[in-house]
Formats: sequence, structure tokens, C-alpha cells
Amino acid sequence: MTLKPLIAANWKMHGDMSWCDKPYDFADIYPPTEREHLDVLICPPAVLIFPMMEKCGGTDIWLGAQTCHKEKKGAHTGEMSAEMLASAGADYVILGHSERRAMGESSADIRVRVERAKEADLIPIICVGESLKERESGDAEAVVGTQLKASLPEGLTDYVIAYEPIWAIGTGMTATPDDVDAMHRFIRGEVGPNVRILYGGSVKPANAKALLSIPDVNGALIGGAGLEMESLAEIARLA
Ligand SMILES: O=C(CO)COP(=O)(O)O
Repeated sequence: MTLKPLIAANWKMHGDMSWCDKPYDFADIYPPTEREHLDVLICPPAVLIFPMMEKCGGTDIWLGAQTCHKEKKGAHTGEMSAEMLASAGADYVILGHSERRAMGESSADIRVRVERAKEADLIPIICVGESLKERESGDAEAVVGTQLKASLPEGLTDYVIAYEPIWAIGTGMTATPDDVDAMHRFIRGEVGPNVRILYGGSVKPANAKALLSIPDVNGALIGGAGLEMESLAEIARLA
């Protein structure tokens, strides 16, 4: 089975209401008829999901959230449940991003969030990745393997993995194609043939071709370069 590439933009804490028509801008630059072979996803800040869905729900661009809470509902001031995000128009949810793991989210927490996401019919994008110190000491695969085992609920199907080496996020540094190839093969061995494995970390139009042509790279999770639709479309064209 060939896996449909997924080009996903993680907007993090960027954007405002005026950004809600960006899916239209993307579709103008790269029309849907030219990209039936791939999925395009935008994960804006949660507050923009519903207005973006209202404005651009008719485009074929998927919408996603950047996290969801561990509980279904309750007294959790400021938090959002998977169900709320789904009802606002999200199809996917990013879970376990290193910027959230750095705030104390453990793999065990992430596993519970994955369960909530699945109950709400959201497709989880589960992020894993090692620090520079862990890579330099030769522990990258062991770290990622441990994260995978602890973050994935038993029997999980229909999910996406994003390999994001922490040291490559927002730094302009990317893992070498050989390192990405080796890590994605390792992850493939863990998750099997049917799961899309994205690479993330300073993906740009200039390096996207080399990264996206690696056999077990099934797309990209893009931060900075996903804020502008021109660069996002340029990367998507290379997938
Ligand atoms: O964290 C990322 C996507 O989730 C990657 O961010 P950058 O593309 O800005 O390095």
C-alpha cells in the first residue's frame, strides 16, 4: 500500500482572524486538481479553527488542533477537549509536540490524549524526537523507541507519527538525509507499513525535496515555513 503524503503546517502561536482565508490562498497557488495525490493540513491556534472552517470548510484542506486535554470535560480552566476541537471543525490533532513535552507532558499523558482524540474521531499526529545531547551520545533510536512505546495506546490504528528532532526545530538545522532515513526506517519497524511518518524540523522549500524523497518519509510537519502559503505550497509541490 502506498501512503498518501501529508503536508501539515503547525502554526503554533501565530495568526489572527485575518489569517482564516489562508486555505483559499493556498488553493489559488496550488489548485486541488493538481494535488489529489496528497493531503494538506493546517493546524492553526485553536481559536481560529471554527472561523477557518466556516470560511474555508469547502476547500479540501484539512484542519487540525495543536493539542487536546486528557479529560473529556470538567473543571480545567483554559483547556480544550478533543470533542470540542472536533465539533469546531478539526480533523486531526498534534499530540506530544516537543514544545509541550518541554512543559511537562509525559509520554503517559500523551497516550491518554491519544485515546481522547480517537474517541472524538480526530486523527492523532504523535510527535517524537530526541535532543541534541541524546543524538550525540548515540541514544536517538532508544529515546524515540521509548517515546513510541509509551505514547501509543494498545491496538491503535489510523494515526500519524511525526519525527521531529528537537534540535532541528526552529533552528535552521536539519538532520542529514541519511539520519532521517535511518530513523524513519527504525520507526517504520515499530509502527508497521500503514502509518504515515512525517519529518519535522526546519523543513523549507530548499531542503524539502531531499527530505521528502526518502522512502519512509510520508510528508512533513512544518512550522515557520508553513505560515506563508507560498512556501507551504512550494513544499507541497515537492511531496
Ligand atoms: O516544530 C515544528 C513543526 O511542528 C517544526 O518547526 P520549524 O519548521 O519552524 O522548525
